[in-house]
Amino acid sequence: MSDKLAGHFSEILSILGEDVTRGGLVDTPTRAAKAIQFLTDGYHKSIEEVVNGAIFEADTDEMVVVQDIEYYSLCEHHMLPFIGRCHIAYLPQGKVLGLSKFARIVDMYARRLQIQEGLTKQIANAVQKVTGAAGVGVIMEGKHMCMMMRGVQKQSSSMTTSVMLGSFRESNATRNEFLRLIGK
Ligand SMILES: Nc1nc2c(ncn2[C@@H]2O[C@H](COP(=O)(O)OP(=O)(O)OP(=O)(O)O)[C@@H](O)[C@H]2O)c(=O)[nH]1
Ligand SMILES: [Zn+2]
Repeated sequence: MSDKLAGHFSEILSILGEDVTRGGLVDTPTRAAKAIQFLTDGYHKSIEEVVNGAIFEADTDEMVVVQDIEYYSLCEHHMLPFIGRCHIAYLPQGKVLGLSKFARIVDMYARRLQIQEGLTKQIANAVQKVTGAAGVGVIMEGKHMCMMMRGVQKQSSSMTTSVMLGSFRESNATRNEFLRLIGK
């Protein structure tokens, strides 16, 4: 796959008017191929692989919040980056998820072509599925390069998306506690 991608990147560079034989560009198609494969490697991962069995029995039903998980994704419309932070909360029911796995779940879905709304939902559903929690809340903030570097070229706007499942959807108090804990 890498060689095929590199060939296509070389062709794109030529079409853009570049001399693909000049010194600085000789290895660029190969580097670009590696980079795009890394940025989309979420397609080749599964939730089971990412969680790796790190679900632990724990006698707790109090809210757990993991906040400010940075993410880098690519918008499915322009294949340009959107980047930001993700905050995840859940109400466990006797099972907790290993802390690092929240970031791994975020990365697995972020490293695919996405819209922010869909990314938020996929993360929430995955956390719900692996923890069996009474409720899950996910809030994502993102800045979209397709809106900053091109198009309307607005540098200050950002997008906030949220998905509330179970008790986070049903109870204002639970949702508000989440928002308070992340300082919103
Ligand atoms: N809702 C949502 N929209 C997104 C996201 N990423 C990019 N977009 C938008 O997708 C839309 C695509 O619109 P089109 O009119 O088909 O494409 P375009 O001509 O390149 O649009 P402009 O960006 O307005 O120049 C744009 O409004 C983008 O801002 C996202 O994560 N969520
Ligand atoms: Zn875009």
